[in-house]
Amino acid sequence: MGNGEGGGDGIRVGYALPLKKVDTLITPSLVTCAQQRGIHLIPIDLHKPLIDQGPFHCLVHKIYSDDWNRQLLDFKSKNHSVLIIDSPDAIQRLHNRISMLDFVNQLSPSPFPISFGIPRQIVVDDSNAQLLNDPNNLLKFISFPAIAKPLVADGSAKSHEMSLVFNAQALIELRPPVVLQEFVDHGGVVFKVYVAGNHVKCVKRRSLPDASRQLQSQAQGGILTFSQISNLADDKGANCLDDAQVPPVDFVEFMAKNLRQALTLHLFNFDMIRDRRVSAELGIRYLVIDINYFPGYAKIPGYEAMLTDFLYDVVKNTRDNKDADLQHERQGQMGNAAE
Ligand SMILES: O=P(O)(O)O[C@@H]1[C@@H](OP(=O)(O)O)[C@H](OP(=O)(O)O)[C@H](O)[C@H](OP(=O)(O)O)[C@H]1OP(=O)(O)O
Ligand SMILES: Nc1ncnc2c1ncn2[C@@H]1O[C@H](COP(=O)(O)OP(=O)(O)O)[C@@H](O)[C@H]1O
Ligand SMILES: [Mg+2]
Ligand SMILES: [Mg+2]
Repeated sequence: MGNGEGGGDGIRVGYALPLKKVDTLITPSLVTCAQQRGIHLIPIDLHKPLIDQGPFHCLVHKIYSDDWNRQLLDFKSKNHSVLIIDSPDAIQRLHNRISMLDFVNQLSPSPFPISFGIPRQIVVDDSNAQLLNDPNNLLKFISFPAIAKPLVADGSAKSHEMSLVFNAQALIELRPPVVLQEFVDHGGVVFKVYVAGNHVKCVKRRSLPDASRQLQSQAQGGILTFSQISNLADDKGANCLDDAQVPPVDFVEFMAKNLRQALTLHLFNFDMIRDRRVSAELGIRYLVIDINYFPGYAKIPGYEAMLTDFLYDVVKNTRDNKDADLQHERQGQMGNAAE
């Protein structure tokens, strides 16, 4: 056993998180809830080498740096049995708004009378920046209004700065690399689905209103910038929120599992909107518009139990699998000895 591998009583979970996230997530209520299931949440000191810390059964993290990724690799190579949630390579896919969503159209189709997909989108970077001056060509890919999103989604304030673009003239305001995504009318509500392994919760949040004339009139020069609209606390749009029906639980759970398996991630949330353009014959359709690694779980009611159950299950399942492997191995040895 490496020094970092957990032994002894209880389940030891190390967490490596930015201070802001520690403050919001590692609350006394979470610590108590975890302790009641024998889980100890242990802060990892980011000023000291990871390799000198532990022991842990499991390690969760949201630190984005090459140095941290190297430390994780080194730690894992010396502590094989420590579960690292999640792998930096799998997380990396969510740092680019194209790789974050492009696989969604290839997922297993929905077995429910509800379909899913993503909005039409195109990346504009150095290789095709001339598209911004060539709206006729651009219109082959997307239509207006469109949302321009920074290509990189690395958690920085900049990566959340969006613009609603109403016409081709406004395109010159954009700074590539950006993703231009069709704006889809969706009734002003976004559904946020929080996933922690096979534990799933869906909540409603306010979103941009349907691309009305009123919005367009506010857009000077055909462009309107905004940031983290779903976290804004004012109560405009509260009516749409109250009236909106959350998608059926079965469908939400199906989507969560589908995404979890494709991404090979345990801790994430995804934003879904209901496509209001879809006609009655075509039925109900949801579009995935954003996927975030290790989001703000503390905003959902009952998050303490959700995260505790997840950590318990993930460590216990790994232990059970190891015990089964060991038993299998022993039976094999006994079989050999008997021959
Ligand atoms: O801080 P919070 O609670 O607003 O959580 C943010 C998330 O909000 P949500 O839980 O989806 O409402 C937020 O989700 P959105 O991008 O707003 O959909 C991000 O996950 C954000 O992380 P990052 O800055 O993109 O790395 C999350 O920020 P960090 O907590 O990771 O800093
Ligand atoms: N294609 C779209 N059509 C309509 N509204 C959208 C679309 N994409 C994003 N939005 C709105 O913009 C918000 C921010 O976009 P999102 O991709 O979730 O970025 P962030 O990573 O900053 O949360 C969403 O929560 C939703 O309200
Ligand atoms: Mg979002
Ligand atoms: Mg996001």
